[in-house]
Amino acid sequence: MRLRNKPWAKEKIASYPQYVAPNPEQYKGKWHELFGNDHPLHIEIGTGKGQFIVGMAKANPHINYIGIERYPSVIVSALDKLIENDLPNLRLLNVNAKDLERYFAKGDVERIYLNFSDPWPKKRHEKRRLTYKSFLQLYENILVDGGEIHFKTDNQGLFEYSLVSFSQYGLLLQYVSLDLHNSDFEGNIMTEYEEKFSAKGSRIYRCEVKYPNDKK
Ligand SMILES: C[S@@+](CC[C@H](N)C(=O)[O-])C[C@H]1O[C@@H](n2cnc3c(N)ncnc32)[C@H](O)[C@@H]1O
Repeated sequence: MRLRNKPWAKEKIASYPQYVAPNPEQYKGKWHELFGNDHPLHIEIGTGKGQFIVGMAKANPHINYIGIERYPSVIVSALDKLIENDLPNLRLLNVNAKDLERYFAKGDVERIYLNFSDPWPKKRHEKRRLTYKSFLQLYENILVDGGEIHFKTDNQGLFEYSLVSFSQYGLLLQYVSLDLHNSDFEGNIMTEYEEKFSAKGSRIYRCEVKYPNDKK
């Protein structure tokens, strides 16, 4: 893949261990030790170049954030933003979301953000969608009881698929917008993709779902 194995990006990430945790396994079950407080932890999966998570961390200093992105050549842009802003409540992880349970214990995370996740439109790639049932199980294994997923996308097919997937898994729909930028939702922080697609006139879909407290 074009984005993989960029030595310059890996070197830059390695030179900022205070921002991109080099051995995140050590914080499993005790992320509060890294942040030095007991504030709630929200994570974004597929953080890309980091505009959303940096904006959220600036706007909400009493919430801890972790941006997760698998490609070094992409996460370095998020790292640049974090270096510039030096936010004590934001850290980055250069890992693949399929390995989340290596880094987070049940109850570590209160909320997961999925923004403009890759749609993988072919049916044979369904399992790669970050809202596929096996990912919903993975998220359940790291979230608090009653934890939330907040999801935004420009892709109508992925949005409809995800609503069905959430519902079939037993998640509770708390909020839905079929046109976020023309809705009454306040405090939206745009991602890079959101800016790009909305500038082209695309409609943005958004929902919030919650795991029931008494599931299982
Ligand atoms: C379409 S981009 C959207 C980026 C950003 N969220 C935005 O809205 O601007 C999706 C990002 O998710 C990342 N990604 C996809 N699958 C991932 C996974 N399993 N683990 C970590 N990152 C992933 C991709 O590398 C890519 O940077």
